[in-house]
Amino acid sequence: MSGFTTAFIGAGNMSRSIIGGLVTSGFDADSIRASNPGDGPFAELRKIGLTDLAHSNVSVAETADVVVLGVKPNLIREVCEELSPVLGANHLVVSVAAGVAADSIHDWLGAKSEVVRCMPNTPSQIGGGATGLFARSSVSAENRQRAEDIMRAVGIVRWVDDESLLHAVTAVAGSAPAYFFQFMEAMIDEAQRMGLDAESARTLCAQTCIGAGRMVAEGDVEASELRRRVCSPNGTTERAVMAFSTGGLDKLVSKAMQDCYARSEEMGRELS
Ligand SMILES: NC(=O)C1=CN([C@@H]2O[C@H](COP(=O)(O)OP(=O)(O)OC[C@H]3O[C@@H](n4cnc5c(N)ncnc54)[C@H](OP(=O)(O)O)[C@@H]3O)[C@@H](O)[C@H]2O)C=CC1
Ligand SMILES: O=C(O)[C@@H]1CCC=N1
Repeated sequence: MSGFTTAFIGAGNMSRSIIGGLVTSGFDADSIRASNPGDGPFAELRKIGLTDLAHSNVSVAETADVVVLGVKPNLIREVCEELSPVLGANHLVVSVAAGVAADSIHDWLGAKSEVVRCMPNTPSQIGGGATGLFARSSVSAENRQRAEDIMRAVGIVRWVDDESLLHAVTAVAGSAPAYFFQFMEAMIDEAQRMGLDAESARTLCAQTCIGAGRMVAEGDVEASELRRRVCSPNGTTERAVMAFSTGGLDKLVSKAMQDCYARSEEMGRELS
């Protein structure tokens, strides 16, 4: 139960991940609605109990307390201008769009509604999300809490008080599930080339990823020390880790994250 109603504008990957996480965490499916131009995503949403699904953005947004903008960044302006006549000071608008500045969203909405920007990630779908949140200074404590309630229901949250830090959140969390998926794809492929069947390769790799992630998240030992503890002198891990080091893994990770950050800034300049 949330005590407020939430409308998702655009029922794509990110919206469905958050909605799935909300329902699993106990939010009443009747308090959640969604709009989308095509029917495609509606079957999945109906399966988890949503009934208020529409093609009209205005119809789902106008009577909701919280409106989540879940469309692609290049459509945020168009959607804000469409919703502007029906949204007022009593609405909280939460944007998940990469790059698009909170002030621009506020202006496109007619400078009435309160705006929170967040950068979530798709593990929200299973309650494993990691979200950065930024509120414009005019956002009330109640609305900050509502935005946090939504995102906390699907994972962990961190507020940032400088909006530009959302570029860094994008590089380390929003986009980052894809880095781990890419790493896992390579590991699973190689394990099969080494002779393991596909199911074993996938399960062993995924469980190792979960276990390692939990050790960093739940313990008080730094990742570097945890890595050292796996590396026996002249043992197997040392060889593997040496291959990563000589191959320039640190620099590559740094370059990938810098490129991600730069693209987020660039989208902000293009779209805000
Ligand atoms: N995917 C991710 O991991 C993350 C995404 N984000 C942000 O989430 C937002 C959505 O991304 P993502 O979910 O990946 O994209 P998707 O393309 O999966 O979802 C966008 C959805 O919006 C719908 N849509 C298109 N036009 C409109 C419109 N005028 N009104 C309402 N809905 C519309 C699309 O429908 P149709 O397909 O029928 O056109 C689609 O279902 C982006 O702004 C992105 O920056 C943030 C963090 C992580
Ligand atoms: O790739 C993107 O632009 C979006 C934002 C963060 C994750 N996916």
